Amino acid sequence: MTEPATQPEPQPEPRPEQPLEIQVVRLDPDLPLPAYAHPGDAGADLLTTVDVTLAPGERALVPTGIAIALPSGHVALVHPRSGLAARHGVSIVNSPGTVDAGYRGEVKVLLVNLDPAEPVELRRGDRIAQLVVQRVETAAFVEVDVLPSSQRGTGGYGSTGGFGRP
Ligand SMILES: O=c1ccn([C@H]2C[C@H](O)[C@@H](COP(=O)(O)OP(=O)(O)OP(=O)(O)O)O2)c(=O)[nH]1
Ligand SMILES: [Mg+2]
Repeated sequence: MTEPATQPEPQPEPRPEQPLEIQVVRLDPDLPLPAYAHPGDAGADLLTTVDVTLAPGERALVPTGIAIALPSGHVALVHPRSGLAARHGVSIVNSPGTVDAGYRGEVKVLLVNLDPAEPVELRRGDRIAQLVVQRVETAAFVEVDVLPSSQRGTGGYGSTGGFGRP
């Protein structure tokens, strides 16, 4: 497979909107704040404050050294990093993790090593996950007897077929 062609970026893109300010306490002042690797990235990288080695199949709740106060109406989702997943089989057990707006504790990442054979060694300061901040609705759950009909109806779990091969 060839890589899709890209054009060189003329200049750093400004983020289109004013960024949302999120208050952060650094519980580990020697490590930097979460940061976006590129302008426009969705996820800001989270670091581990500790060295951790994960054996094949092992999981660990890894501290990131930050506590945040999200504005109400927002959520921060802890997503895996695709590079760690592709190279080392490292993912997140509860992917994506949910950081509630009212949570004031340390943000942690429940990493798992899905590689069948190789342990993975993570070092303090390594980028282990990425935080995606989103607006979120609060639902009011209203009980009814009958739901409005829809084209999909109750079909799910492969009701439209498998891979779509001829
Ligand atoms: O990847 C994660 C997931 C959660 N949390 C923190 C923030 C979140 O607000 C809190 C609770 O998470 P969640 O609601 O997913 O866990 P729970 O098992 O439902 O715990 P609780 O009963 O505390 O809500 O734990 C993290 O730091 N990282
Ligand atoms: Mg919960």
